[in-house]
Amino acid sequence: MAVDVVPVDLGDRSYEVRIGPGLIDRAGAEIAPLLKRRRAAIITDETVAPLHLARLTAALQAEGIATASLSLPAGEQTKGWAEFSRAVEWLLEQKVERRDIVIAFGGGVIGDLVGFAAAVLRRGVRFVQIPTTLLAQVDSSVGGKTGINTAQGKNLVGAFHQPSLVLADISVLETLPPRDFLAGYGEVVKYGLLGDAAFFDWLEAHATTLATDPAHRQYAVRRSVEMKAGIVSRDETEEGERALLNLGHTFCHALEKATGYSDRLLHGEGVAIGCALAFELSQRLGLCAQEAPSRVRAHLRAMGMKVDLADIPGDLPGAEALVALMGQDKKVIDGRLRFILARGIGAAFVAEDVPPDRVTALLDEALAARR
Ligand SMILES: O=C(O)C(=O)C[C@@H](O)[C@H](O)[C@H](O)COP(=O)(O)O
Repeated sequence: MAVDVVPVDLGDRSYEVRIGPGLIDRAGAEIAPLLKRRRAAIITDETVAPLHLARLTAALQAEGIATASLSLPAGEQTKGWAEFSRAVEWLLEQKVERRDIVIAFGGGVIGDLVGFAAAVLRRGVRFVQIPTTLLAQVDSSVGGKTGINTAQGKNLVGAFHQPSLVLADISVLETLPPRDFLAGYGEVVKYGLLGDAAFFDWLEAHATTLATDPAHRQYAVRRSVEMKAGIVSRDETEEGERALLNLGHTFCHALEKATGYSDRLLHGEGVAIGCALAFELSQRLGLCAQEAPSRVRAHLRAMGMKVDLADIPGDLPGAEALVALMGQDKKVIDGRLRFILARGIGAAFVAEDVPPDRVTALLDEALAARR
């Protein structure tokens, strides 16, 4: 299969997202033209390292690129101050200079954390994203949002720092555990729901073959990246349209905080639940017909995904506490919550004045279904 190339147009910070099979084994040749000296510092995690790190280092070394690597623990809890500081200190120990390249080799946690480390190291070094999960390939590796979680909430400290290149090797998705694949699928569906009804139709017709058909998988990744690249090129720092990429995330971030960034809820699972809630809220506010939330829920269920708060194991706080957690959302203006709602499938918009009591009522009902 040929490699798809999706440009992210940002003037002198433009870059390409290359999508196709076998890109890790060709990483040396892909990255070499970016290098000012033949060195690369790789940061990965303890799940990815035993599976793929030897292949990546061999591919780089075959082009005469010297490598050093650091493996951090896998999981969302890594995305905090402690491992961030460890990554930055390690990069300094490796004497990574401004003209060098850092490689973020892993899923969304590694991409966000390493991107942020690259953003602040010596006030900014270049980095390459080599995303190894579906979620990272279709979403977090593209667009330059980097950062970490803090005690106050998700992604609250970070920087916009664009990668110099993204290599999405779709072959690695073959070894992705089914739960992680489905979590990533939450972000794929998001693109259809927010702005491309025809893509959602296509997913309804083809999503069950994504796990088995590499051509379908590559198309789903490419279409998602095309949508994200277009939005980011028009609105890099989320002054307007980029907020649409946050569909489902206001609910998701509150739920992730409430579940302690633990295995109880993966980010992409929270996005899927959040999208279902956003469509339900849209219908209740009279913005879209019942058919839209029904289709969203039916499709997510057909894929075997979490859809309801009842699908999250363990205790959850009450509706008011969840709405309070949303107060740290970056879309809040003057203390007022803004949500991404929809007038139908593929027709999302930023809603400024959502009455908090309508959100509380929706969550109350969703929580009651757990009892
Ligand atoms: O790239 C964006 O813009 C997004 O909002 C994509 C999201 O899917 C992603 O999870 C992002 O990191 C969330 O951003 P945040 O600003 O709400 O923390």
